[in-house]
Amino acid sequence: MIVTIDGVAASGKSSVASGVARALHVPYLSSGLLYRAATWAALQHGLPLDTPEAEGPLLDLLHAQTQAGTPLDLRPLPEGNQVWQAGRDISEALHTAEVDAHVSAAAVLPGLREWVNAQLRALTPPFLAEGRDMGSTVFPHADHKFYLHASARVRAERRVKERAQDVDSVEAALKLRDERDVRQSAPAPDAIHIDTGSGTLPEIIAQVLAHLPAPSAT
Ligand SMILES: Nc1ncnc2c1ncn2[C@@H]1O[C@H](COP(=O)(O)OP(=O)(O)OP(=O)(O)O)[C@@H](O)[C@H]1O
Ligand SMILES: Nc1ccn([C@@H]2O[C@H](COP(=O)(O)O)[C@@H](O)[C@H]2O)c(=O)n1
Repeated sequence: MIVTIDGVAASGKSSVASGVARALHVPYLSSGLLYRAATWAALQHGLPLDTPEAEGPLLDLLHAQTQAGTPLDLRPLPEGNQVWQAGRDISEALHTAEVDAHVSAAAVLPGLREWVNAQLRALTPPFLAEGRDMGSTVFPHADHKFYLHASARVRAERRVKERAQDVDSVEAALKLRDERDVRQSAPAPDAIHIDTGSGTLPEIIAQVLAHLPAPSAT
């Protein structure tokens, strides 16, 4: 079984995916973390990301890291996805305002989208996949699809509890990221839409689970 959970930035995708995945006893995959990891790697190496010409050097870097035996390695652990590189957990460095500000530019590069999608499609179901285009593009034949949304204000108020930033600037940054991501963020036509602003996290997880087959006893 494949379940996709897409939605706008900070709509609760990874929190909901994590809760649902635990209840179903299956892993969940954060596609956004792979886009973030590639962006982080580019920033580390001083590669520009804001032009179509950025694609070649970025793909070369990712390829070189793989060849050197130090690829960006997504680990879909039940307690949360991590990315490791060269024996180091780099996950914390991926959720910064700097990566947030550049990731949308990287994510429009077609070669990077192929790099991410190939890694996800190589995995064997059952799993949940969360991101923007999991249900529309990457796994169009998924068994169940969800699309999460909430007002920018609600999302910003939640995010400031995780980061030392003011709510107005977080809201502005979220709106900007939504605009930049709009191309790959169209919901799959068969996705069930859920407003995560309308309930607590356990309530939203229960709402998703209500649409899914009961978890196996194991
Ligand atoms: N229904 C909810 N009620 C209250 N808080 C929530 C709810 N859903 C998510 N949150 C909180 O909102 C914040 C953002 O959630 P999360 O990181 O899961 O979103 P995301 O869509 O994966 O974000 P991003 O797009 O930036 O990766 C977290 O602090 C999470 O605990
Ligand atoms: N399927 C996806 C997932 C993510 N992106 C891009 O990555 C950014 C970070 O994703 P989060 O889920 O952590 O918010 C996001 O802003 C997109 O630019 C994507 O394009 N497709």
